[in-house]
Amino acid sequence: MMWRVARSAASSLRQTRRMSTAIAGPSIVHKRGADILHDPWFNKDTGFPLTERDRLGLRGLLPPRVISFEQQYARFMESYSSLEKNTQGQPIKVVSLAKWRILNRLHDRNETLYYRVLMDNIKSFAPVIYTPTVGLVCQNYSGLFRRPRGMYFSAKDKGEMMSMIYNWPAHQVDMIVLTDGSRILGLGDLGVQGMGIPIGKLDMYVAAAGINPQRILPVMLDVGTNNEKLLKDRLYLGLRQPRLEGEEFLSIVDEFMEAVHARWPKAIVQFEDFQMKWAFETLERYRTRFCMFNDDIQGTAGVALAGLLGTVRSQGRPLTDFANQKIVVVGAGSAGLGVLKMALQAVSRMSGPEAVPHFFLLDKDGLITKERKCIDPAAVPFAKSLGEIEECGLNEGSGLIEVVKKVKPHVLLGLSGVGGVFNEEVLKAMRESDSIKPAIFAMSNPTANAECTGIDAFKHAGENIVFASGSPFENVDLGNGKVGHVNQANNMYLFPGLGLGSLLCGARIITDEMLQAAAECLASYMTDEEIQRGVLYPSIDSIRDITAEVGAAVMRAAIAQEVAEGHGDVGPNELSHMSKDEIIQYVKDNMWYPIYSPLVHEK
Ligand SMILES: NC(=O)C1=CN([C@@H]2O[C@H](COP(=O)(O)OP(=O)(O)OC[C@H]3O[C@@H](n4cnc5c(N)ncnc54)[C@H](O)[C@@H]3O)[C@@H](O)[C@H]2O)C=CC1
Ligand SMILES: CC(=O)C(=O)O
Ligand SMILES: [Mg+2]
Repeated sequence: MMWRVARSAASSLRQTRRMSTAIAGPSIVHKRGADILHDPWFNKDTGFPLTERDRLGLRGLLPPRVISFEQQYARFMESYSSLEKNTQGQPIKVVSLAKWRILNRLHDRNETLYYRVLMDNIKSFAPVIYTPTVGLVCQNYSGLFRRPRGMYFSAKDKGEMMSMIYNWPAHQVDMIVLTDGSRILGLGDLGVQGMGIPIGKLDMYVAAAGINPQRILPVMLDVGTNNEKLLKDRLYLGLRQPRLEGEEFLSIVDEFMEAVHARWPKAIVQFEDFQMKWAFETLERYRTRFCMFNDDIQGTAGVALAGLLGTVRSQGRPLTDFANQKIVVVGAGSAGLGVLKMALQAVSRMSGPEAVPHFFLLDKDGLITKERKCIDPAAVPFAKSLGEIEECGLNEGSGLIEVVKKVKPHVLLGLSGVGGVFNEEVLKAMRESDSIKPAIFAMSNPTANAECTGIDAFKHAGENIVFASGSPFENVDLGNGKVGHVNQANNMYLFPGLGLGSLLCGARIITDEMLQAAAECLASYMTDEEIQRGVLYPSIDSIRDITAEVGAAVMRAAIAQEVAEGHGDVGPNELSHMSKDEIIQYVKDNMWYPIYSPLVHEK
């Protein structure tokens, strides 16, 4: 079959991944000498074999002994362990930033080694390069800035973006993560400093989805900031002006999207951490024209839906019971509304369009009802009528504790960005839940913004709960040898597969069905035995495996909907003839893996 040929071509490309900048002749890399050592993509540090040192002008630029990749790896891990030991007892922020720095330095120097240690130790390193530490990095980004990574497009670049996009040195870009820094995790508007987020998300793409790091592009769209503290900070690296609004803002995003599409028509753009109004508006504006998605709305929705379906199974109920679950969502922003929209679609699919879901939505002003003045259009489908709330003994604007006490929900899900909002009283009220296994999802990031901690959830709501948080917490020792399992409900289980699947089938657009397939795949990944133990999501150690499955599910949905236009030598026809197993294999074969490849041809 044709695709098999393409697959082996892809494998050999992977083996000699550095060939993308090849020139004819004896060496694969066009650079020489110190330029190679200063290029993290080609650099092997002390690992350059003697033949490469000879032929690439490296002789004398390195100490004489050649160190193997394995030795370099062990040496880095030893340094990391020493750092952990030496910083014991120091404030958590100091330790976290020290860990980030040592990893970042390796990233800047030697990408192959960096991505290998990241992949192999993802459980230890994800909290450093992703949430929670990435939040701290963003808060301190201007001070921490040493070397540029990715691209910055600012309001001052209007009219220039089409030429600027060609300043990016790589010929091909597959995956772009774009932010305007306006809602970074639960930390608010961090302006240009939000750049840490696209960088961290794309590191997860490489580690989890095997996207080739030479083909990723983190992007900051700096349209100003409304953060007064940053505007006054003399070190602040972004534009010192209030955020652009309305058409001025949209024209900047439009210009960027056109420029990207002109240079890399098949690149996928992930919108990340845009404030709610622009998150929804840009999604609607671009989703039928470009291959793009909004991770906070859609990725979060997919991961939350998988967890919600898991909670139904944990109660020993069939999935069709989902429509009967009482779900209280705290936070009516891009993430909370995305989750409810997808949950509503699931109810309608499983129980028919007539089914009435039991969703309750709260924001900072309490329960959202139809009587509310200035209700956001996206929240309207979830606003309760007065009749409905009176039936539950509630009033317009009832607060969280009142809602939990009266509704006795099966699930309490937080996407408010407010740390500790699930306080002792709220958690204790969950003991009266109508579920035999009440579920508490404290999904806000970073750690200090989580609605509650794992320890507090098990302590106050009881041992029989299932618990998930957006940032990692340790499992909870319940005494008597029992452990309260802490899940990580984070869109990292979904966006890498959504991007990878879309890329490998050459999706024209990303549809709701592709997202739904991703969520269902994630939900069905867990066994009944795991679910019974309160394990709703896989361990992060298996994130590559789950991402391959999610990617394949996304591809199948794209093929079924005829939005898959093919990738490389694999055309839509070949894609449509692949079996389920062949698609999974195709995905796995196309995942990049960090190894040192020869930089010169053998003579
Ligand atoms: N675990 C995950 O995968 C993800 C987590 N998140 C987290 O979700 C949080 C919210 O993100 P967005 O929805 O994009 O933010 P947003 O700013 O669009 O929405 C926040 C919402 O929370 C509400 N809120 C604020 N204070 C509240 C309170 N005391 N009680 C109830 N509601 C309150 C606001 O009124 C607003 O509706 C952030 O912390 C973010 O890190 C977002 C995406 C993915
Ligand atoms: C995880 C994520 O996307 C967020 O907290 O915004
Ligand atoms: Mg986000």
